[in-house]
Amino acid sequence: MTRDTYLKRSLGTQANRIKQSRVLLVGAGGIGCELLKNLLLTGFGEVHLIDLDTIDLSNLNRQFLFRHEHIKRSKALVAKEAAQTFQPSANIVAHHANIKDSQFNVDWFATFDVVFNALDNLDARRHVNKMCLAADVPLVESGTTGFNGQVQVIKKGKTECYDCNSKEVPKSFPVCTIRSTPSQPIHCIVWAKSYLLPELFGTSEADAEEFDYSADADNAEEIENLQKEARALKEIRQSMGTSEFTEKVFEKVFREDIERLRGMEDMWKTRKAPEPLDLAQLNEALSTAEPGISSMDQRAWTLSENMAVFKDSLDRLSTRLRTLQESAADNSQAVLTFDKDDVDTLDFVTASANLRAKIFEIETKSKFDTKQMAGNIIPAIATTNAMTAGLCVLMSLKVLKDDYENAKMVFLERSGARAINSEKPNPPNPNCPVCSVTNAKVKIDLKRATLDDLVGNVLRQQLEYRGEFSVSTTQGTIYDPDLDDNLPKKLSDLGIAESSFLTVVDEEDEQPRVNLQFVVVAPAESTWQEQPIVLDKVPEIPRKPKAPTPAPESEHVNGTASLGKRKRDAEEAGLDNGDPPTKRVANVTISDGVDKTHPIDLMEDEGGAILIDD
Ligand SMILES: Nc1ncnc2c1ncn2[C@@H]1O[C@H](COP(=O)(O)OP(=O)(O)OP(=O)(O)O)[C@@H](O)[C@H]1O
Ligand SMILES: [Zn+2]
Repeated sequence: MTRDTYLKRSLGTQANRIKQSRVLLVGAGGIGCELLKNLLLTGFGEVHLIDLDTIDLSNLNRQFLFRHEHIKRSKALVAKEAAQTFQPSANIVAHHANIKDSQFNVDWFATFDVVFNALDNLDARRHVNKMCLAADVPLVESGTTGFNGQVQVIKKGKTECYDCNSKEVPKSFPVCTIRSTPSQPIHCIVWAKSYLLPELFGTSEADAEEFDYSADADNAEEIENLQKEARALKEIRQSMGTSEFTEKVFEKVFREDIERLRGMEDMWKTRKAPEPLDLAQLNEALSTAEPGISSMDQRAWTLSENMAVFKDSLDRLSTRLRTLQESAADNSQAVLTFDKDDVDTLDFVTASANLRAKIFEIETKSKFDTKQMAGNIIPAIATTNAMTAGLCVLMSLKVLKDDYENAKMVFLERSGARAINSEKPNPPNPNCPVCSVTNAKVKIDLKRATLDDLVGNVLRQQLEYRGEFSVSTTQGTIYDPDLDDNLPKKLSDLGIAESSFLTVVDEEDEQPRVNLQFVVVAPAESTWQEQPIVLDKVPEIPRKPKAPTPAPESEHVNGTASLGKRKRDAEEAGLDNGDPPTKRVANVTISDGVDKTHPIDLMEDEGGAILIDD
């Protein structure tokens, strides 16, 4: 019996197709490592793997292809090396690069049978979604947070895309909560990380995205005061490197600012007023702090221990910033930013947040907890990643059979009646700005082509746009009826390059055409003699539907399943769910140490066996 005997039995006639497939895996992190292993063990013959990052100590607990000696090496290259040892015959191609690089253009995407996303950020996911739609390649999108996981198949024209629904934006806090009236540990942590640290060692608070001024619009006086505080702190920054620096910072943020706040009596009618800290008293108690306290990250530190770490980390950061400033050509570029894996910034944020928490009588947090909270980390769980990666492969088998009806959205969760829930894929949202568009490829000679070539020759003449329309890039609008100054400019001067997207919006009131999305192909050394802009082929651009048809109701909101209605019964178990009739081909008993009295039924439909019902 060979290693893949059972594999061949379960995959049936699909095994060959899988072996000949060429797939792309984007991300070699938590899901990516599991998925690479699964793809190879399922027999996928050619896997291209891309990741921009290097291996970090904190990856090792779940990214099982990596070992301690691989730290700082490329994730993609090490993953390839490790996986190749257990599947030497597979063709694995690794790229240590960003998937957004222009070399990975739409033609390159189009060479794959399936693309798998195993990413950790919205921006890269959106990019791959767009590229796969433009190249008309199916995408298996996946993600996990803690115990929750999700897998979704995306195919142009058949299912909804990643951008058919709006995505939740990261949580922000009103600035007054953070700066004046904190009531939870997270408020103190955000204050230390997004205000105090950047104000002392980085760029100004105006750039900190965790502050939201909009909710405080009525509070102009308080905002003005806060801005004054920030200016005062900038002055203190000048004394960095002198013996008074620590004292000045402490006195400013833990005494003076708090005394000023206490003075605003209206604020404390319904809340307990904050109590400033006393520097002299704390300095006296310093000797009671245990040495090496910073490495004790599991318990909340005492007040004097926080003071000790505050002083020490402030010194470490000051020294680092000064060294950086000395070697940087431009002083403004020498900044220190928060990184949960940078022990100096984490110590500083933990200690400062806890000192502030004492002032407001808020619970203090351990360094370990602070790291999770400040890094917006929900712990990654290896089992969730493994299950999700397994489901990705099962869905890709449907994709290879062109069976999009059954390429379901799958949700993993811990609470609720079932760990795995699924629902039929939703059709594309007709109003989606990303997928309900006509895609077309346009070849541009960037040395010559002007916006007028595009607007006049291609859009008006060739594609017969008669009325009003606009043209935009991901950076903004470059042409509309009131913005024609750009017409003589070269497209390259308007930021257009290889793999740029250009969106043409028909602004007519009466039955406008759907948006037209061009993806740019721009050979670096162009030698062609024809027009500077050439359409790959003339696209057919349908008119928009009259009234938007609402997308069918989904039981899932933001990826969380509502389980109320879901009861598992024989029908749902796949035996009579409208699937094409299945043909039983084998009644196999697995003999290797498995209970012989319970044979496993394998069922095969036309394209291959189905081992697990979905
Ligand atoms: N634009 C991109 N191009 C290529 N790879 C990317 C891109 N954006 C993110 N990635 C990769 O996707 C992977 C996502 O994996 P995962 O969610 O496990 O994150 P991680 O960085 O390994 O772990 P953690 O964030 O928990 O420390 C990472 O390895 C990351 O480098
Ligand atoms: Zn869409």
